[in-house]
Amino acid sequence: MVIATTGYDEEELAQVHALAPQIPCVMASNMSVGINVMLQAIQLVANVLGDDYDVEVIEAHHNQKVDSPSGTALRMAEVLAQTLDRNLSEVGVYGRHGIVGKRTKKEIGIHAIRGGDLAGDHTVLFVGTGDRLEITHRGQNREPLARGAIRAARWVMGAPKGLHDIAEVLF
Ligand SMILES: NC(=O)C1=CN([C@@H]2O[C@H](COP(=O)(O)OP(=O)(O)OC[C@H]3O[C@@H](n4cnc5c(N)ncnc54)[C@H](OP(=O)(O)O)[C@@H]3O)[C@@H](O)[C@H]2O)C=CC1
Ligand SMILES: O=C(O)C1=N[C@H](C(=O)O)C[C@H](O)C1
Repeated sequence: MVIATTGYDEEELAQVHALAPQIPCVMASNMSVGINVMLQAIQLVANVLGDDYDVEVIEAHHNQKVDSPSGTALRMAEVLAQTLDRNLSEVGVYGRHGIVGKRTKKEIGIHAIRGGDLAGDHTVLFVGTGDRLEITHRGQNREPLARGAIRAARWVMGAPKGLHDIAEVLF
């Protein structure tokens, strides 16, 4: 089975994890090679910069998307939190509105933009004092996502039972 859908709640994810050991299964919020390379890149950068830089994730998608933030942005935030030894459920800040107070050192901001036919852009900002590093992936269309999903479907037919990461398929 290949699961590419995003927006699952905790209970639905728990069901996937409970059932996955019975069959070969690949699950990923983003099937493209580009995004999965970016996931590795942000891990590397976060490891080097550590707590010295503020980390924010920004995603932009088409106006038909129903879940927010994107599964990919959430995955990026999870990877960043894990790398920086933080708990996303404690440090994740989903948009800001009103007198929210100064930014805390460890929070990870996650922001969603919606409009037109955007195929999907993701940026991670590492903002320091005096400089910033921005890593961006821009989807021009959905082909890379579809290609990754087809590779996953072919790969999963010969895979052992259990839940596999898309990195096992692509790299
Ligand atoms: N992992 C990845 O690489 C990618 C993931 N996605 C994710 O895939 C999902 C779908 O996105 P997208 O294709 O744009 O959405 P669409 O709205 O275009 O398509 C959703 C489809 O799912 C069907 N559907 C909705 N609810 C159910 C249900 N309960 N049971 C069965 N079918 C259902 C809809 O049927 P109907 O029209 O009849 O309502 C529709 O055909 C999103 O979660 C998105 O984030 C998207 C692209 C890449
Ligand atoms: O809904 C979409 O279009 C996409 N959804 C996935 C997500 O939520 O991350 C993957 C990709 O960004 C396109």
